[in-house]
Amino acid sequence: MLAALPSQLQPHVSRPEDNTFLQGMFGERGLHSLVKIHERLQHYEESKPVPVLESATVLAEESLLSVHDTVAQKRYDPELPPLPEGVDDEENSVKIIRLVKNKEPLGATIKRDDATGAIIVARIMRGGAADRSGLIHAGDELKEVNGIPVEDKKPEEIIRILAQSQGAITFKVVPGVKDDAPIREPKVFLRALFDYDPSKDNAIPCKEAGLGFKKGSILQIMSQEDATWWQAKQEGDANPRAGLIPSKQFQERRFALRQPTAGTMTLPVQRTLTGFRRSFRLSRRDKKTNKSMYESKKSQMYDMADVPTYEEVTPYCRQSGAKHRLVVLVGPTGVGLNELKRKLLISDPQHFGVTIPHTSRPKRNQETEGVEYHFISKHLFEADIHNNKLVEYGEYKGNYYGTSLDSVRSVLSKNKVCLLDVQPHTIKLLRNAEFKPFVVFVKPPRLDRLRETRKNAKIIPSRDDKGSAKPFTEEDFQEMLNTAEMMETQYGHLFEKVIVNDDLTAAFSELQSALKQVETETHWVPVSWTHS
Ligand SMILES: Nc1ncnc2c1ncn2[C@@H]1O[C@H](COP(=O)(O)OP(=O)(O)OP(=O)(O)O)[C@@H](O)[C@H]1O
Repeated sequence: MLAALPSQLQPHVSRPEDNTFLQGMFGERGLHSLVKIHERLQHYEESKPVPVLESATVLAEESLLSVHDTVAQKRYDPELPPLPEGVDDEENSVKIIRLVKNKEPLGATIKRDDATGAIIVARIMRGGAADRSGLIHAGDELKEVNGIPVEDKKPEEIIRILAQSQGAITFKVVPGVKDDAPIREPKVFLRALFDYDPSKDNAIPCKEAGLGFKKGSILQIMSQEDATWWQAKQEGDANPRAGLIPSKQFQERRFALRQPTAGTMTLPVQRTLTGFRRSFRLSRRDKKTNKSMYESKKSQMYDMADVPTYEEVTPYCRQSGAKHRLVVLVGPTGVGLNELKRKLLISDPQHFGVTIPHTSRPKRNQETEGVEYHFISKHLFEADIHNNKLVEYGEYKGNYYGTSLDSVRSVLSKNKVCLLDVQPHTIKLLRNAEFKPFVVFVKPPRLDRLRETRKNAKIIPSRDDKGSAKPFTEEDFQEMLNTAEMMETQYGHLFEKVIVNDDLTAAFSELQSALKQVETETHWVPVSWTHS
């Protein structure tokens, strides 16, 4: 039919060239082959063939890939027209940049220069598409996007144009003044001490460019060039693009503005007795009678240094044979600190140890010096208080009781893990390179679970010298929950591990494995603890 077509068409063709063209086209072998393929394909479409070989799918994929490779190696770049003749020097400084945009944002922010009205690239997010291209820099003046002049446009309008663009975007920019050698900042890692959600932050220049994080997150700081907005990544995140986070100074400033009455919210400090055995931890509950004695001398108002923002951290792994980190347990009265401590001690008495407290009370007959207590005179005790030798101390019925720093050192120097339960305000005193405290907050479960789990549990109620244990009351539960909440609000940033003591066995094994990790694995500690 193809061979016959030219002669059939001849009566309709007037010019001889057209006739030659038609004959050439219909006689072309390639066309004949195509028609044959088409016929075969139609045949197969009707007969619905099944693959002959099992490997047919693989073969088809391989041949498609090889076709793709052949095609992809060819150059398809458009031939750019030559630069127009006679452009003046001004024009020469304009740069045309083409970036291909996929789903990820460009990673750049823009602003309007108040003085000149020009649209300027405000910052380039480290590791983002714009940064990786190496073509756009902070300070560049944006002239056009996809041929649309931006001079009379608001930044929001330009952002809209960019957001709607897909594929290649062409920018016309006037390069800004470059600082030549960019200084490579050292790797800085910070632990976030607060929760941050950029979508709720009205101060951030671009919410989409923000990096959200939770208290305790480790952030790698990519740039601190801007005093207000740093650029950071979540540590270990494979995505190279940095996000904006409030700088330390900025966060401190606005925290101070936001919390003019921070002091009124804080937990009352009781110089009560802690970390001791039950025999005299009794006095700890005796808040009413001893209230004035236990009052803190120190103001609990926030000073600037206390504002929880960020803390510089560094990876740390305890060398075998090196001293253990001090394990500090905190939690509201009755939550189960002693129960957990006791279980740890029983589980491995060679490995765990507790401090022996000091007292100025006279030794009783059945007691031995250095077993129940270190018995010292009132005078000596007062000298120790004066010389800041005590972690915590209190007075009960005219006698002092307390834990000395040396008693902690003594346990640690035996290469044991020292378990210490303290009031949360004491953590600050212990947070240093010597003790490297690992602070565990033990928290009560919900009220219904408290009632359920503590059905048969007993506490030693307040103002009960005999130490006779009584069941928990609703009031005890409520107080436990309230105190836990206040502790978390005020000191949460100091807790490295939070354990809910719901089911005791589960809480215990969670604590055990957390301690194991701290002993054997690399983790983050404040940089200041690793400086010798
Ligand atoms: N998860 C739990 N389930 C049931 N009972 C528990 C649980 N944890 C602790 N208990 C019980 O609660 C009581 C109080 O616990 P514990 O004495 O350890 O509290 P504490 O935090 O040390 O209190 P305090 O600080 O006042 O000494 C004990 O009878 C203990 O056995």
